[in-house]
Amino acid sequence: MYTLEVKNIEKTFSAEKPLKSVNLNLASGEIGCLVGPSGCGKSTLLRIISGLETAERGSVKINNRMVFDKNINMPPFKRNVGMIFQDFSLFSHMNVFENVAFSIKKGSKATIKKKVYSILECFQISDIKFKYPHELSGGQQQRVALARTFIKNPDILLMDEPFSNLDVSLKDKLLKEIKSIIKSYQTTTLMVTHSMEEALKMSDKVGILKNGEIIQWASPYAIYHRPVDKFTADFSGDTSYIHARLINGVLETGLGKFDFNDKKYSDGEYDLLIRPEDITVSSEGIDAKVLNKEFMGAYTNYQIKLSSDDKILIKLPSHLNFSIGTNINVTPDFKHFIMFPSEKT
Ligand SMILES: Nc1ncnc2c1ncn2[C@@H]1O[C@H](COP(=O)(O)OP(=O)(O)OP(=O)(O)O)[C@@H](O)[C@H]1O
Repeated sequence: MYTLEVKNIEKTFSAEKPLKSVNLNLASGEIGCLVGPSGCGKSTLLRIISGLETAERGSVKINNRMVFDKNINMPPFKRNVGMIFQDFSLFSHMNVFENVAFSIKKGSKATIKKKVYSILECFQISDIKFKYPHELSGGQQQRVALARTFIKNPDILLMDEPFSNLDVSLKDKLLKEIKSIIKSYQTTTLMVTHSMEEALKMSDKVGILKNGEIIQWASPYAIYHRPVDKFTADFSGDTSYIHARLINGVLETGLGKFDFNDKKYSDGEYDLLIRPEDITVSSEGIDAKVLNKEFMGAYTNYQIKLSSDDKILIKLPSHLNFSIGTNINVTPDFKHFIMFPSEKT
């Protein structure tokens, strides 16, 4: 059983149709991330799930309760959805305690105080309870926004780019903290982000939204290692493609010939996906020349050229310090082959 079920959602604005047929599911306690190019409809989908926007077609079920279909359009406040926006939307005239307490409509003053104090403790913001939003850092504001949402015990949590206004060093720390809080509450969460890195770190499921549909909805591992197309492969990390020809169970490439018996692929021309970490340097390997390099600290990005003229981006530990123009030998270390029909044929 799923806590969030989105089926065939369709949405048109006057000039365009960002969502054509969107489907996704999240099981209880799962975190899902939606990624895709700017303007592809990620925020619109979150707004449709929360009830702030209405779709033309499709259905949304939350906690096994239909909140939207052709017969029903439950208002946002009845859906029991927590929503966190990029700007956190805290009330500027209320302090932290009041912001968090605002969501509780029932109970005596003492009960409310106890509840709020307990959640402030959990989010490690007790010491700032009398501060106002303008006195808080981005990270503190985010924690307050989360505390305010979690205190309502929502069935699902929707977050629209919650980390995008935070500086890089804080972002990584907060991402880990927020993930652990969400997991400890077991709150089913759907998040929108521009950053694939955030999506891979944060989620159980990643959805790639393109041309109005989710073209792949899968674990971060599957998105990275088994992308359904080049768009997803490129979106989820660095890629290079080399030409490959499959003939009678043998794959011929600029990196060598390999036995290949995957019935999914018929004989023909392909573009073989190479991730930077698929290649290692070894004296026995294939000839290559360093075309370019970029020192990154722990590792160095090299652009190399094979004798087949294929160019590949590889990532090596930075103590392997090759100069531009050097000839090196490389060996592929494929865990599996991912190929797409060649765009040259
Ligand atoms: N209320 C609206 N009226 C008209 N068009 C809208 C409205 N809301 C969104 N759109 C359009 O729908 C498309 C999808 O917008 P949306 O904000 O959902 O995209 P997004 O993927 O979240 O973008 P970004 O990553 O840039 O935030 C955009 O082209 C946008 O201009």
